[in-house]
Amino acid sequence: MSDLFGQTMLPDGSMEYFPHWLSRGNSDKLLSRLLSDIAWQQPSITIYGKRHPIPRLQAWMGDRPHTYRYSGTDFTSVTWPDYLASLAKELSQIAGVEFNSVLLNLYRNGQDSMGWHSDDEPELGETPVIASLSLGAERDFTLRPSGATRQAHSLPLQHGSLLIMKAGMQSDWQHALPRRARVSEPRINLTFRKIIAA
Ligand SMILES: O=C(O)CCC(=O)C(=O)O
Ligand SMILES: [Fe+2]
Repeated sequence: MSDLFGQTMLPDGSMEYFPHWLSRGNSDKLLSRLLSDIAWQQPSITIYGKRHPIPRLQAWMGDRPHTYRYSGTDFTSVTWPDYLASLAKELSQIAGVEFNSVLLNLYRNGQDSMGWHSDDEPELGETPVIASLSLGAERDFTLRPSGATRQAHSLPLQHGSLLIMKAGMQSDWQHALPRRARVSEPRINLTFRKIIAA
């Protein structure tokens, strides 16, 4: 199912990329299943005291209800379907971390995006490892060192690819998924995470 070795990205080795982790057929199947199965939502978050709907749709799932606080809002996971539980298990073996939850993002087209951030919430522990699976439209994943104001790297994430963000990634780097006006097709990204119970 997967390439055995990923490509090491970034000089410090804090990311590993598997361009064809899922076959074309399995990627197509998973994409259409998620598009129709998932109860996609567009919550609002608080930025400088003002509520804004996020510029994408999302869903938060896990092996049981986990609460995750993000931009002033609490999200509680719903129990994941069996096929996501199996995917989590397989990815846990590759990443060496027991994932118990997944944040699903749906970028309906190139107008949807995610701003600069690190996934460094306390619920993720000291050195979070995140497995990120991409499906659908190819979109650029951009990186900059924490504290910098300019993009340093851009990596197009293709249909069926897997990106492992390892220890150090969330403390040393920020990442984003910028708008791309010419993209008209949807993209789904699943970020598998390990939430440490409070
Ligand atoms: O869509 C992506 O590839 C990035 C998603 C992401 O950074 C996140 O869910 O924290
Ligand atoms: Fe992220």
